[in-house]
Amino acid sequence: MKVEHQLKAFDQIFKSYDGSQPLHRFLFVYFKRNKQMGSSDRRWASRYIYNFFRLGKALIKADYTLRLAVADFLCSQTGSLVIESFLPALKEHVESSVTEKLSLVQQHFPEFDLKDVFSFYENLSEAIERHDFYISFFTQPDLFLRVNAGEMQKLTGILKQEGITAEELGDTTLALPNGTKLDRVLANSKNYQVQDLSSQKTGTFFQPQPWDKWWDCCAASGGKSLLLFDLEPKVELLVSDVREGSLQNLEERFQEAGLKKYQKKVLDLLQNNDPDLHHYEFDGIILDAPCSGSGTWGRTPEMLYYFSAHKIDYFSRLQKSIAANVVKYLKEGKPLVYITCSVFKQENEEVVSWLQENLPLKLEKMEVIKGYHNKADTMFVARLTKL
Ligand SMILES: C[S@@+](CC[C@H](N)C(=O)[O-])C[C@H]1O[C@@H](n2cnc3c(N)ncnc32)[C@H](O)[C@@H]1O
Repeated sequence: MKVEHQLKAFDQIFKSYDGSQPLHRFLFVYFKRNKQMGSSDRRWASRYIYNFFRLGKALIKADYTLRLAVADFLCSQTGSLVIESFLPALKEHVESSVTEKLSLVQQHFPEFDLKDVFSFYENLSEAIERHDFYISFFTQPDLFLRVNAGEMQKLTGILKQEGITAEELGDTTLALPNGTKLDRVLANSKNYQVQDLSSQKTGTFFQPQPWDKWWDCCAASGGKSLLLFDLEPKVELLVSDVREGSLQNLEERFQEAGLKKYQKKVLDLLQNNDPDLHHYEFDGIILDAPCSGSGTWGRTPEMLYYFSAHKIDYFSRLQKSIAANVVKYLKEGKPLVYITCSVFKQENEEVVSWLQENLPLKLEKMEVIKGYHNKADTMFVARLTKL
């Protein structure tokens, strides 16, 4: 295959993608429509376009073929035609560590500024170590499983048989290479949930008691609810979301996990929900809020290129409005667990300050769960008690 051929395919994809939908969904449709592309063409085109976006806005003034080569060099451990053709001096270093490769790139291109990889750096939560966070974009995150108690050995045995390297992180978490085809390998999905490592860690903020009444008010397909049930199977749970479709997925997941006792409601938390909820009082509310998702952009690097900063304000306002609407259904002395998968202070610490200033809530603890050291997402979690 010639480099011109690969570049033409990359160019066509880049020019027809505008960031308005997730890249993986766009590529799925694009490849379906372009049947002339063989599997090797598709593999190379996917690798190039993903790596290209992992560079964010670094070297933005350079020729974009050169940017592609730099991105592919930084993000890959194997050579490619673009590296050979446009960075011949660096090609023998492709297997080096990201740190070594970065320093080579900076020697060759003094205008390369690492912070341009994540151009919204001024909005980052203070706790985030800038350098480590930026370079994490050059590595694809892992796929994480939360494994049911007592099932770890069986699961790792099956994975080993299939030749899949899985790293055990504690008693209930497995890290697998991204792209592992789980449905082919682990047919019985009852024994595990796909859930990012940092998302699993938010569970330590829940602390439910038996017979507590909890509300997962932005439940989507139920990731946090399943975690809550794992921690305390005797909670009485209400799940809600504005999207009915997500709650249907939740029903399927709950059914698979053997969970039958819970209530489900479609609720828009920007509206007055008293007609539905006036008699409810909860011992705990999980608010896994709609957010920029900036802590998960290692999985969707196209956002580094297409996200626009004005959306941060939009999310921050949405988060405050939703919190204000749910807190009235919380019992005094009980926790609101506020979660985002964002790295922006306007969606994290600043929302927590606003909640304390404007609502009867007091901060117990909060944490940025840093996934970038573990090939995982970065999340924020705060536990506030109602006064
Ligand atoms: C971060 S996701 C929740 C993820 C989920 N808790 C999990 O662990 O998989 C945020 C959810 O908030 C919901 N949402 C957004 N705006 C809402 C609103 N006005 N009222 C209720 N839910 C809303 C979205 O539909 C989305 O499912």
